[in-house]
Amino acid sequence: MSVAAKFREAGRKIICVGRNYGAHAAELGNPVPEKPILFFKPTSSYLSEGSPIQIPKGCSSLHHEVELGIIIERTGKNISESSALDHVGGYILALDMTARDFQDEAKKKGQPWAMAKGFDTSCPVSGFIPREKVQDPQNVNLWCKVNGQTKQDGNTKDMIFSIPNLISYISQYFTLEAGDVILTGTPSGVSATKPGDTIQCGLADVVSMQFDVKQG
Ligand SMILES: O=C(O)/C=C/C(=O)CC(=O)C(=O)O
Ligand SMILES: [Mg+2]
Repeated sequence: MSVAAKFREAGRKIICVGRNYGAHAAELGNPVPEKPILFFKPTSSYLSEGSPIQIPKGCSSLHHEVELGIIIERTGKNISESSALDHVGGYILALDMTARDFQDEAKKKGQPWAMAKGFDTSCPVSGFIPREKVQDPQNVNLWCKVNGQTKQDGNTKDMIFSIPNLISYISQYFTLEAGDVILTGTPSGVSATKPGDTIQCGLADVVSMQFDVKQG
C-alpha cells in the first residue's frame, strides 16, 4: 500500500509538536521550549473536507492551529539529522484543532492534553502532498482565515526546531513507521471559533482546504 493511503490507517501515529514557533508560544504566555514538546492525536481524529469540525461537548473555546504535517515513508529509529529527510514521503496540511479551555484546565491540574487535542474531528487534513510539490518545506507559507478574515499568516522558516531536528529527536524515543505523521506546530494567530464559522487554510499555493464548524 502506498504511503499516501497508509497515513490514515489505525495504528499509525500522529505525533504533534507544541510551541515550535516563538510568536505562538508568546501569544499564549508560554516560554520558548528547550526541547521539542510532543503529544499524540489518535487516527480517529482525522477529518476530510466535506465534513464539519465538531466542537466537543463542554468546550467553549475551540482554537484553530494551522500546521505542516510530515508523512513518514521509511521506518527508522535513531535517525540522524543528515538523513532525516530521506524518511519523508510527503506532506499534508493539517489543523490541530484545540479545545483551549480543556487544555488550560489540564495545564492547571498537571493533567494530559488528550481531551483538548485528540477528540473526534480534531485533525482536519488535506490529501497527501507528494514530496516534490514542496520545494523547501523549511520555507513555506502557512495561512488560516476564519469567515474570510486572516488569522494566521506564518512561514515554516520560523520553526524553533527544524524538520530534520524534529525527525531525529522524535525517532530517539518512538520508532517512526511508514504512514506516521508529524504535525510540526503552529505559527501565531490562533483564535476561538464558533458554530457557523468557516475555516479556510492553505500551504502557500500548493494546497488549501475549507471546513465548517458546528456544535458536536
Ligand atoms: O502550552 C499551551 O498553552 C499550548 C500549546 C499548544 O497547543 C501547542 C501546539 O499544539 C502548537 O504549538 O502547535
Ligand atoms: Mg498545534
